[in-house]
Amino acid sequence: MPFAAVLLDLDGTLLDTIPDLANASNGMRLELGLPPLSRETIASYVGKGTENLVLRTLSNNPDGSTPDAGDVRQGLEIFGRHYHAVNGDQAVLYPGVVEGLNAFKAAGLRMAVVTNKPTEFTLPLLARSGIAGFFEHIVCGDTCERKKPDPMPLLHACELLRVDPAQVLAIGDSVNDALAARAANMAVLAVPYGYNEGMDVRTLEVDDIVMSIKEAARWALRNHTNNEP
Ligand SMILES: O=C(O)COP(=O)(O)O
Repeated sequence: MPFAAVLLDLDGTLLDTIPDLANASNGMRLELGLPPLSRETIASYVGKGTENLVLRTLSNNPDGSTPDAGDVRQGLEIFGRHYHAVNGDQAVLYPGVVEGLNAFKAAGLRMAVVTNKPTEFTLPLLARSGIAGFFEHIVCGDTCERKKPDPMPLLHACELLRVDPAQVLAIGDSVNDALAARAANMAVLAVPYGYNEGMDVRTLEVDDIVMSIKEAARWALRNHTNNEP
């Protein structure tokens, strides 16, 4: 069956957001008297939403104490203030993103973003990135009751686009994208340059690993043609 739509993850797939996320996380840590963490460590905490990022960032502390709900609430407030101040400053599109999105568009495939990032950070970031116009819908971490790896946000995007999940290609960088797509019965591709919580993408259960969104578009069109009756 030909693909009708593509659902793209944001952080680690379309945009490298780690410099800004690291600045905001370390800004929060500084205010709380904690030493800064490396970008690599912070990157391994990205993918399951901002609350999880803050929880894991606060859990990495010299006395090994576990933050309670109040600590996380306070951390989220401080992190949010810092992230709003820098969101998009150093974020860059990965090579091949614009070419890939243009190729999908030229082939008549419809596109939506499905991210675990909250709406308040996603919309201004996409607006600054210059690629917002490619997407008919943006499903964020707080749009549905559950986030990826639950299939709910991907299925919600299908409802908004009025497409059958069997005709959808999901593209992401992490286990959250792979598990969500499989549970939604979608084809899924992984890119190897993102975060995947510090794990190798070759461990993911996906249809293929592609080096860029441009290559993902080539893969989709090849499979599109192969599947024509
Ligand atoms: O955890 C995040 O905030 C990033 O989420 P994403 O990889 O689904 O875009």
